[in-house]
Amino acid sequence: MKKIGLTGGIASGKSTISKILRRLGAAIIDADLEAKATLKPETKCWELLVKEFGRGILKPDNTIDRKKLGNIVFGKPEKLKKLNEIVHPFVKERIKNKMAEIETKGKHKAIVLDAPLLIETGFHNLVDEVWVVDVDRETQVQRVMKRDSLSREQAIARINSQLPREERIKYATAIIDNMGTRKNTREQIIHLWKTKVEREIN
Ligand SMILES: CC(C)(COP(=O)(O)OP(=O)(O)OC[C@H]1O[C@@H](n2cnc3c(N)ncnc32)[C@H](O)[C@@H]1O)[C@@H](O)C(=O)NCCC(=O)NCCS
Ligand SMILES: Nc1ncnc2c1ncn2[C@@H]1O[C@H](COP(=O)(O)OP(=O)(O)OP(=O)(O)O)[C@@H](O)[C@H]1O
Repeated sequence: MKKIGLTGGIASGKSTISKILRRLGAAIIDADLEAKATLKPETKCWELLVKEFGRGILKPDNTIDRKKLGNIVFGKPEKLKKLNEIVHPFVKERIKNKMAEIETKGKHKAIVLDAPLLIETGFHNLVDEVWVVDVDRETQVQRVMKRDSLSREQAIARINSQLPREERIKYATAIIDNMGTRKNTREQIIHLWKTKVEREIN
């Protein structure tokens, strides 16, 4: 079963594209969701985070206040590095288990790993293909601000916490231009699916 890493910076359009790929027959693993699951109260990862960042990151019900933690780490490379070192090994374990499960079931045509930090985390070593969703910086800033209700400054802090566009593209086995209409993007995905997934199955 072909494994595709789908990456791109924040708000580049990965979730939108994952939905299209799901309809075409792919199983989707969403790294953001897996990361959220590792943060659940009383898990090993949760314990390590509380130890590192203090109980101030907790809500009264002991769940991690994601907004607070985000404000602590984005824009501060040392703190972000600490967070990544704690969370990513747990996320990787979950992803590997999910991949194995999907392969065993054998119901899908491909596995798509939707991961904003595919390259930064080294998760690209878990997949056969790297599809990069590409948007220019201003489009990205505008989409982050709108979707996440963030200020321009907050949006830029997040974008700058990730690999620069030109670096990410170096790893691509396919580039998806998501600066145009949704229809245009869908056509690119269908073409990639036909040439890179179905051609191999048939
Ligand atoms: C810092 C946290 C609590 C902020 O939570 P919040 O709900 O505001 O954001 P959310 O998780 O929905 O992420 C939104 C986007 O931010 C970007 N982002 C998230 N984590 C990181 C990171 N460590 N470095 C750079 N960008 C990141 C991604 O593009 C992501 O799609 C959260 O992002 C987190 O736990 N991050 C660490 C886990 C991680 O690296 N996840 C990315 C997938 S491996
Ligand atoms: N071609 C497009 N034209 C206009 N808006 C788009 C297009 N593609 C996606 N969007 C919008 O841009 C925003 C970001 O898209 P999406 O949530 O799919 O990105 P993402 O890469 O999954 O983001 P993240 O990893 O940060 O969660 C959404 O509000 C989405 O509706």
